[in-house]
Amino acid sequence: MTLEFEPAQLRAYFVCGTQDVVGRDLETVVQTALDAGITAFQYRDKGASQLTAAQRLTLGQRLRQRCADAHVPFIVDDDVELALALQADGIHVGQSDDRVTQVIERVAGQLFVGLSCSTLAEIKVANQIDGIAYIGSGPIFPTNSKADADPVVGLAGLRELVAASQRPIVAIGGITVDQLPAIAATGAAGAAVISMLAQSPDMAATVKAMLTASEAQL
Ligand SMILES: Cc1ncc(COP(=O)(O)OP(=O)(O)O)c(N)n1
Ligand SMILES: Cc1ncsc1CCOP(=O)(O)O
Ligand SMILES: [Mg+2]
Repeated sequence: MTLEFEPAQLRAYFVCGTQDVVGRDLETVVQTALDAGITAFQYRDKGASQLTAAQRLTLGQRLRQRCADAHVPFIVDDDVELALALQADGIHVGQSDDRVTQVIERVAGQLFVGLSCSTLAEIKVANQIDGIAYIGSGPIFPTNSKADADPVVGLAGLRELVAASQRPIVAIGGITVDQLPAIAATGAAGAAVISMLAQSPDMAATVKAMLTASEAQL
């Protein structure tokens, strides 16, 4: 049984893959984040990841189970067939991945769909597409975690995207704890982060800061 999408799931959204925690055990990192209270986890294993497809599936099965046990949505990045094989709760695709209308049709009734939008034009197109649960907008700030990131949109750009979007927006890209209140003030439903949590010395405190900042959005 998969979880239905709810905007509150966007409040403390952890995105991670083995490439983001080199020399560490991703399963342990994710469990620590779940124990700290993250509201969503996205399995984004790509780029410098050294996993074979079989290893990515096996690890995904273990991460999926940990998220299910914590009643936290398990979202897969990019790979629709992996998401279906893992019985994920959601799939996240970008503008250069499989066409979102085809993804929505492929996963209909099984997974919710998130889409990356970093311009008003992309938001306006997304507003016309039924079946998109949320928008990931970014990068808000410069990021070291995505080599092919779009140009930075900044807080003013985020505010414009939120005002134009008919779906809840989660901010992503170069986010640090000190910027969480300003991100919430734009009307974004929450923050999606890699480094801020993967490299946090105190995940419980970092997740608490994410939840506190996004409280006003409830
Ligand atoms: C929550 C969230 N927002 C944006 C992205 C970026 O997706 P995409 O543009 O497809 O880039 P990759 O992550 O695939 O490199 C995301 N993954 N999650
Ligand atoms: C996946 C993604 N999409 C836009 S920026 C980004 C990377 C976010 O990583 P970090 O939080 O470490 O900047
Ligand atoms: Mg993608």
